[in-house]
Amino acid sequence: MVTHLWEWVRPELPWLVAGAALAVGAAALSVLAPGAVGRLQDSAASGSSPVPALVTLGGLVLGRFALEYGASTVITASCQNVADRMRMELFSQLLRSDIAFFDASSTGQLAKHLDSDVKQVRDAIRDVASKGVRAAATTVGGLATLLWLSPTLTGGLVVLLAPLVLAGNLFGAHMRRLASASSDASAAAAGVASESLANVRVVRAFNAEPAEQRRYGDALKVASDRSRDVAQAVSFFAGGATLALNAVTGAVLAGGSALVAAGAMTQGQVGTFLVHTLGLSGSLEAVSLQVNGTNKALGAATRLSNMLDAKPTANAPGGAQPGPLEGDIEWRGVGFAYPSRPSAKVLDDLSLSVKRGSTLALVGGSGAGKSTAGQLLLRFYDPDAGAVLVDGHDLRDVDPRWYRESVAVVPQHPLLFAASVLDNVLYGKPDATRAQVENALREAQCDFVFDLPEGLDTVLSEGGGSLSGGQKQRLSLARALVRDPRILLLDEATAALDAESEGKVQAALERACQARRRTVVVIAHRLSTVRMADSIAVLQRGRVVEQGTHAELLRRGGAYASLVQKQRGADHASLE
Ligand SMILES: Nc1ncnc2c1ncn2[C@@H]1O[C@H](COP(=O)(O)OP(=O)(O)OP(=O)(O)O)[C@@H](O)[C@H]1O
Repeated sequence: MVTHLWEWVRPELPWLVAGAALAVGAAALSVLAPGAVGRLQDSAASGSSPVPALVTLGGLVLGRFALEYGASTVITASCQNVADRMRMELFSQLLRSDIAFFDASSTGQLAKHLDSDVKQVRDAIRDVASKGVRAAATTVGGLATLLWLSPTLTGGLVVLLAPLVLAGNLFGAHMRRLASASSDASAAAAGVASESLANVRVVRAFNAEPAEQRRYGDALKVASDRSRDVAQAVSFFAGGATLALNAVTGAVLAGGSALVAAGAMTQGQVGTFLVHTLGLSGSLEAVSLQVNGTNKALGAATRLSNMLDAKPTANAPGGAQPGPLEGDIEWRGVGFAYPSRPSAKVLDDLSLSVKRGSTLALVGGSGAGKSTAGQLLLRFYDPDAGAVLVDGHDLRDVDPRWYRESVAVVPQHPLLFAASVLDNVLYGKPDATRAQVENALREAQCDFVFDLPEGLDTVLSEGGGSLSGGQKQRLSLARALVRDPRILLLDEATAALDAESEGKVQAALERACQARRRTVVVIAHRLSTVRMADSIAVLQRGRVVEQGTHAELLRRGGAYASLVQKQRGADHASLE
């Protein structure tokens, strides 16, 4: 953790030190100011000119303002740079993380780390460099001045202040607990609101508005109760602090008057002492707040460092780049369980191969492991036993970036970005020309885009919401085709579509499979989509139980034939 913290802070260190020096300068001036006030008082008492003391006081006040302004500007800018550096490093680390990492963490939590944990560390660095340094300097300077003015009065003050500081600290810890509960409760209420709004269609369809209002109302009530607890504690603290301050002022005045009467101090010195005393209680409180804030930030920094230390394995950069990919694929004795459920074996000695330029269909019941075999082909995970090979190379030995350059996937749920049609397709190959994009769109049967109001420049709404399911799917195919991949993985690409859209997408897929010598792996639920495949493999409990062409497998009358039978029955029943 310390290493990461040091790396984030190091480039800004000169600026932070400069800012802290300005803050110490401001603190020194604030320690000197009460002395000038005392001299002003003494000059009034002795009838001498107040001008020199006034000029000194004015200079000190203006100087302190300038130094504080400079310190705050320099430190805030440096801390923002530190936060930006942390966010960029964390974000790129997250993007490179293994897919298994995302199985184990919610994206909401990760976004929270990127936002609030980084903010906490940034604010702590800023506060330590400015307020912390200043408060420490003021405390030391203030105590030294008090001792110099009157060691007797200072001794009495320390005896009086010690229990007050202790009580303040204990109550401060209690207030921080309340504040953290209050921030959790308001985050929970915000979570309820954002979930309801994101799912507004389901809410509307199920007439669930009153239930959602109640849910939000309940969460809000908890949040406002917690926030009231905080407000009450703050008021109590403020009242208690005023009381304590009055007691200290009274004690200093009483002790000071006794010392003036005894001729040990002047009236002005007592005034100076009193101002320093008030400043000292403020800076002591600030120091204790800094210690607590820093502890919280160290917790956040540890969480962030742990994220950075989780090194990817299935996506680790480096490895061989053995010339252009040809597209021979083999799953050789593959055994695999998801890291989040290590006891559930999903693939069990899966052995299967596809020759370059041919089409393999993976079929089988739900949960048989078809998509998992595809995820291993994309090297989202590494197998626990056996190997996945391309052109005879174990995927673990090749550079994942080099490999993915030649692979494309059309997922079951097409994910489009809130960007133009052109940019959505260019996502597949950022350096493609407009003509290449148009070809890919035609190949994927996306002629509808040319009729959109602004053609390829039409901006889609988030998730491609303005298009039909089939249109989104074909656009997603165009994005894959623009790469001209050697290996194309179609993961249930037509599963979510109605018959008409499915027909269009299917036609586009068939063209895409036949065109060029491309290896295609089709994962399919609907068997109508796999008849044309060169080979069909039926998976059951993570292993191949049958393989052959559509006609061969039908003749055999085994698992495939019964799947076809079942689906015909289901289709028939749904038509009746
Ligand atoms: N990310 C994951 N973490 C843990 N288990 C998973 C994960 N993804 C899938 N599984 C489990 O692995 C098994 C195989 O899932 P897979 O998606 O490969 O099956 P499938 O044959 O594609 O099924 P379907 O046709 O229903 O999509 C299932 O039991 C599933 O619950």
